[in-house]
Amino acid sequence: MQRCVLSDSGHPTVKMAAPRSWALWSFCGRGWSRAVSGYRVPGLRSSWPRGPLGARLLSQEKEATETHFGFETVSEEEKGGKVYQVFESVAKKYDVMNDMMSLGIHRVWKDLLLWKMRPFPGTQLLDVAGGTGDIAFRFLNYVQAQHQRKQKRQLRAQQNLSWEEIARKYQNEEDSLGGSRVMVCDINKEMLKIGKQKAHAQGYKAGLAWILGDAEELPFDDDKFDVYTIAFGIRNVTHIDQALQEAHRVLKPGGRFLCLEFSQVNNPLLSRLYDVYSFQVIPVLGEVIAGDWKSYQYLVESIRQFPSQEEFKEMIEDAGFQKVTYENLTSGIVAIHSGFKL
Ligand SMILES: COc1cc(O)cc(C/C=C(\C)CC/C=C(\C)CC/C=C(\C)CC/C=C(\C)CC/C=C(\C)CC/C=C(\C)CC/C=C(\C)CC/C=C(\C)CC/C=C(\C)CCC=C(C)C)c1O
Ligand SMILES: C[S@@+](CC[C@H](N)C(=O)[O-])C[C@H]1O[C@@H](n2cnc3c(N)ncnc32)[C@H](O)[C@@H]1O
Repeated sequence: MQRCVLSDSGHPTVKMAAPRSWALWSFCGRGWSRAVSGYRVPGLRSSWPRGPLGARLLSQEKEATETHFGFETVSEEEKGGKVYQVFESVAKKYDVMNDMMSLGIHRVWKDLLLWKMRPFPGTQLLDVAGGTGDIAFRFLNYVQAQHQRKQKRQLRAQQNLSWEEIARKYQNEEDSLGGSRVMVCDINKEMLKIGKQKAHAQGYKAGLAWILGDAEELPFDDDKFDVYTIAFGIRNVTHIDQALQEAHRVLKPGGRFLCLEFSQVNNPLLSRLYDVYSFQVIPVLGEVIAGDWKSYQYLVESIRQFPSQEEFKEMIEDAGFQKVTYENLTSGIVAIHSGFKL
């Protein structure tokens, strides 16, 4: 359990109950705040006395457990349920909405995530908050194409192979991935259901598993995966620091964390246009296409609540990852963060 409390300086911080360690970040009210630097957290007890008195009063009285859901302040207990309802409601229109909202650009971002990953034959991928399977399908396409290229090279190099031997090599579906596998883990049954239907319709079977699970408490052993991905998912998680620690736990030493998420736009003109587009157009599209204004209002608000590239990088480092870097895509509308468990 993560709690917002006031630090000695009178500013809110995050406390994790045992056995988890103290975390440096809070995600309370309508903004992020670094505990050690004592930033203001808008929306959190604005009338509370500041300074040491405020700190004492709050820690003595009780520990607040507020967080946000878009621009709304809610209790931590409420947030998970609200996020669940959003994705339950949008699941059937999720894919079409993404194409409409981004005019297909989300596909390029997801392709870039795969190119950055550069999986090798045998890569074991865990795609958390994997939803309808976009990352998993791209992964399977990538490793299959890579394996086929390798197989062709080998077959061309080998002399005197019979036609049966060649055909067998091509037809062995399990082997067509070179031992790579992907597990899609998501908390929402409806999103997974759509993903499974898509997999069936598009003929994906080998090397793919669907698991219902929470990013904050992954149902996997330690040191199990080569790569952990989370695309447009971490923004929705209540305790992001906990999800990052879980990512670290399930990765093998040497494993890689990759996160594709909305971030802060670094071009002022684009930022203005993007704001107008987000707040004036996206909820309208949500209403017209998915019959759901509120969920798309939540989407654009949650994007504004997510920490900047640099802030998120520090959170990933706090979870124990090394060599943490990020790359902005489309002027920072989204960013890919990468880190290693070393
Ligand atoms: C509930 O939670 C969720 C639900 C989901 O379905 C999905 C997610 C996760 C989300 C994704 C996987 C991707 C979702 C995509 C976005 C949120 C959009 C990202 C945005 C872009 C790639 C484009 C950025 C747009 C701009 C920089 C602004 C462009 C400005 C304008 C077009 C003018 C400003 C708008 C007006 C004056 C309003 C009047 C216009 C209209 C009524 C026409 C509507 C216009 C369009 C549909 C055109 C949109 C244009 C583009 C997309 C052009 C892109 C251009 C560039 C990138 C430079 C989830 O969590
Ligand atoms: C915007 S979708 C992203 C789906 C997919 N990764 C993609 O890129 O299209 C966000 C997903 O996060 C999932 N999610 C939200 N909170 C979660 C949690 N605590 N654990 C696992 N999945 C979660 C939602 O159910 C939803 O499927």
